[in-house]
Amino acid sequence: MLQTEGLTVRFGGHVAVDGVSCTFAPGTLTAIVGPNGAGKTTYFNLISGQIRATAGRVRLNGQDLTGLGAAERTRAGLGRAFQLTQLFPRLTVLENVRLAVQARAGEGLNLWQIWSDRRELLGRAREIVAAVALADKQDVPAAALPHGDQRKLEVAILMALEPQVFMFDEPTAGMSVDDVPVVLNLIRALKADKTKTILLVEHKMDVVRELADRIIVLHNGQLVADGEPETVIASPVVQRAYLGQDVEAEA
Ligand SMILES: Nc1ncnc2c1ncn2[C@@H]1O[C@H](COP(=O)(O)OP(=O)(O)OP(=O)(O)O)[C@@H](O)[C@H]1O
Repeated sequence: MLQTEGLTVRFGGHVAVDGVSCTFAPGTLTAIVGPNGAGKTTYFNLISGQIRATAGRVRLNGQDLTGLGAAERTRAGLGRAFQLTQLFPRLTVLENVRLAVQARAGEGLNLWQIWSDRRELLGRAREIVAAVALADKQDVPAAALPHGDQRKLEVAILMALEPQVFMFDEPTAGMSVDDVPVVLNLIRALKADKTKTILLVEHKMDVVRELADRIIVLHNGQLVADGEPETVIASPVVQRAYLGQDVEAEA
């Protein structure tokens, strides 16, 4: 169970996330929607520990994570797709995934072990690389991959770490039409595991409709709607938010 309580961050005079209290249960995929600049990515950054909150708390299974950095939150079970800059750009696809599998297996990021003969870890890494349809590029350095493949590698590394909470921020953005179904199928497969909590920031409403069990709407940093997808999508607050009009007065 992931919880945010009154989560708030100010940048100078601007409140980017404003007192957001929300609980995310295992077995649920929650889509976070809202217009550009609503605070969705900032809310993710506050949960994953990329930035520190001005006020409020983040808890996972009752443990207060608020004072912890991003790496400690990853160890606690929060998983966010890594940016390539946080990976090893000169290592191959397979080596990057293998390091994540090793880290998950408790062996740490020991580079020397990349070349060791731990077959079961390598087998697991190969399975994940195949699941994201990168098997034919497993020996390509991460930095040399086209954008869509880099995004798939980010998802592969997240899967290798087996977190309790999966956080996806526009996972198919910039992908080719061939790559999009690969990533959506992986998210669908993750959903089948009812012990996992999935958070998805997504602009594409067809994707949201298909995958979400629940939608929350952020607008001007505030949580303005929360509920079943069809109800939330039909609500005036969302219709207006997506038309770019001011919803504050009615929220
Ligand atoms: N580090 C920062 N310093 C100052 N302002 C910031 C910072 N990060 C975000 N903001 C501001 O906070 C607000 C929320 O931004 P955020 O990126 O979270 O919105 P978003 O809902 O993810 O938007 P989009 O859909 O366009 O990605 C914006 O007004 C943005 O300019």
